[in-house]
Amino acid sequence: MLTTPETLLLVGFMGAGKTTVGQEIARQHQARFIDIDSEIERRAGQTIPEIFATQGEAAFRALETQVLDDLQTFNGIVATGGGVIERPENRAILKASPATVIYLHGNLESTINRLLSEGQRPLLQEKSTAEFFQLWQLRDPLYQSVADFTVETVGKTPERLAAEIIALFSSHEDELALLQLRSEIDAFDRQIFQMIEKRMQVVGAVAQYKEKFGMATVQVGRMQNMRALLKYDFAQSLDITDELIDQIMTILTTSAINKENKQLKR
Ligand SMILES: Nc1ncnc2c1ncn2[C@@H]1O[C@H](COP(=O)(O)OP(=O)(O)OP(=O)(O)O)[C@@H](O)[C@H]1O
Ligand SMILES: O=C(O)C1=C[C@@H](O)[C@@H](O)[C@H](O)C1
Ligand SMILES: [Mg+2]
Repeated sequence: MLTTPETLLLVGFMGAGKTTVGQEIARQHQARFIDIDSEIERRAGQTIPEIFATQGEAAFRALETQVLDDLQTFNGIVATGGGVIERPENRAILKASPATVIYLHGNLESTINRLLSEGQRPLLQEKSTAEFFQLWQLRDPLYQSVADFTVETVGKTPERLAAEIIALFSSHEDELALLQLRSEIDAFDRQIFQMIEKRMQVVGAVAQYKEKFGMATVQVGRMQNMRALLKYDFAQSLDITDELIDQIMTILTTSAINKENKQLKR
């Protein structure tokens, strides 16, 4: 059994949800919470963008190492900053730490969307998308290297993620690997349903087109063609069989036809 650690440290890329999920774990688990970025701001008496602008990134990183080191014995949940992983001395602290380190893993698309709506991260403002992607690729293996567990975040709410992380601590050792794999599967399932939702939005636009040009809802040739193309593309796959394509396409096209008929009152 993994016992509840005195210190739980969340690592991950900026915007992965370390602060949000950390606060939620603390709420659900009735634990204390501290955010390294906020602690740096408190000690410096400046916001992070102000520290970057007036003292430079190197000064910010030095403060970050100091706070990280001080919090190794904090009794509760610690949210780190996204860049904590870059300094080798920070990685050494994290590896040697008695804390349990959890990597909140996401994808670049959802992260950028979240951060753009916030606009608070100096590095997002100064880097191009390509540079940001490079930073992502550089950091991902580094987070992995210090983490005791990786939790997939894409498509999951902070409440759900907090519950998943808390559940890790009431599990037996041999269940943990399974929980980690299930976390990945759950994230994929959510991505699949998010894609289906987007697909349905496009179906709605297709229905408008069909109405404008007086077309029938069901276009048999198009439906056959969609399946044939998918079967051709996945011909080498052992998992995506023709039968699976038929089953899934039947569900997708039936739901689409129902939506179009409802929308067009047919
Ligand atoms: N699981 C989630 N689903 C949807 N939105 C989320 C999720 N987690 C966080 N967010 C939103 O994404 C934004 C960034 O989250 P947060 O500040 O917690 O990230 P962070 O990992 O602490 O980033 P940083 O490294 O920059 O401190 C916030 O607006 C937050 O509300
Ligand atoms: O990813 C980063 O390098 C950063 C993430 C934030 O948490 C802040 O620590 C700061 O904006 C730098
Ligand atoms: Mg944060």
